Amino acid sequence: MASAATLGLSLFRRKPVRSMAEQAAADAAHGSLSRSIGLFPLVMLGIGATVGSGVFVALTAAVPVSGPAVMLSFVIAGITAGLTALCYAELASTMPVSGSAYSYAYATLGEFCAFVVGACLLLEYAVSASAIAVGWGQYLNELFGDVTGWQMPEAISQPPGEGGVVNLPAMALIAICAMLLIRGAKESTAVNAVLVVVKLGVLALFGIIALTAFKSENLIPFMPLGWAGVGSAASMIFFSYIGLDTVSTAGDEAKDPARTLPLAIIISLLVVTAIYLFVAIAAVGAQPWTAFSGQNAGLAVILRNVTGAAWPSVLFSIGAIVSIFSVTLAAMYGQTRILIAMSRDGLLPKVFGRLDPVTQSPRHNTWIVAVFIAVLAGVVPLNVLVNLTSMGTLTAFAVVSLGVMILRRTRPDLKRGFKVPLFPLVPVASVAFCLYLIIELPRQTHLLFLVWVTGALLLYFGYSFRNSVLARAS
Ligand SMILES: NC(=[NH2+])NCCC[C@H](N)C(=O)O
Repeated sequence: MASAATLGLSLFRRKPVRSMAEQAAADAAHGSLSRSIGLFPLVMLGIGATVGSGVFVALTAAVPVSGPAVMLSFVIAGITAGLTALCYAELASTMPVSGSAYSYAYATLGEFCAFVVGACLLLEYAVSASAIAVGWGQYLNELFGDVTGWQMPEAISQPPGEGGVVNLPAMALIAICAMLLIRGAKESTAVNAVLVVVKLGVLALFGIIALTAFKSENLIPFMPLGWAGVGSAASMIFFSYIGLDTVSTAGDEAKDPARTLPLAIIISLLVVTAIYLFVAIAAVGAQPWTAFSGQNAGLAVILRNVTGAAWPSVLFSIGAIVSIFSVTLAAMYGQTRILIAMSRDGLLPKVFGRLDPVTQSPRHNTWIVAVFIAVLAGVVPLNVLVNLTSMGTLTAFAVVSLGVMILRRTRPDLKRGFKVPLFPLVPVASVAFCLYLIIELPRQTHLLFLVWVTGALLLYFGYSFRNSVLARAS
């Protein structure tokens, strides 16, 4: 029987940073990856991973809470995303391994925290994939309605509690993505660039058309529910900024990473914030803030109301459907890779790490993930999914920011391709902004998160603690 003291020590067992690099090298199998990705594709990667259904659905959900001051909420959420992404970049440039925040936590805070972070990443990737799919379904339904005049019945397009039984379009999208992933589909840089142009194009189109109906009266009162409203709206909008950290996952393939990584993160953040603010200003100027509540596929509805014609909304919905698709795919892909990393460390059953001998894709893992995501997308309301995603992501990001500070103290000797500027101000501010948005999330989200983490702890003590590769090695 392990005594309390040894149990305590084992919880904090850390994976040595050097062995991480070694494992990454072994994983890469072809020696080190070539440093070939330049600034422009990195920026495209950041924008492509970040602009998903968030802005298409979160804006209309946030305005009833904040009023026209939703613009300030966008700025707060954007600053949070930017600070955390910089912290991510430092750890990624120090530990070029797969597994993201989970692996960083394993090296800095120990196994127990790493496992909890892994549970948070399941919210950031798997649950976000469900959320994106639900948002995608709304625009698909809107498009159907505009083109055929026939709206899918709520019973099969809405979850229970929102007038439906199951959300089939969202589940269908997930099934398609799972099949593509199992066949080993990976988005190319060229396809991504095209999708980014489509996304930014339709959002700009929205802004320009909505601006023609701009009435300054609609901006008054600017902050009907005060700063409290602005804060909670920021926590709802944060979802639409998740994904900037994806840039740092290309850390070991970037040309001159010390310069290009931070630049790519900052440029993607500025582009994304600019387009979101443009959309937000145009939307709140086009109709009174009280008109936003309960609008599904809100931006398409605004376009239809503003122009009185169907074609702008049709064009917009097509653009959204085509371009959001890939964000679901990318989130599912990320999820399977994190589970592989956890399974290789012995913290999850081996089935997650098993690769198909022919395609080299993690077939079982992908199906398990897909079923989980599809069930959530089918029966859980969108706002619950969005808020849970943000809760998990903000927690993981806060840990990453702490990790930056810890690793600077414990391993000052490590070579860092990129260091956050103004240390320790940036990581401290990053933690503070994350905590602020976490507090602003609804009570229900906090409770669900607690349930989730409790489940993770049961799994950890029931299985992972004993099966950990590190534990068995010692
Ligand atoms: N890595 C991820 N979890 N990506 C999900 C990104 C969600 C994206 N920001 C959106 O607006 O839909």
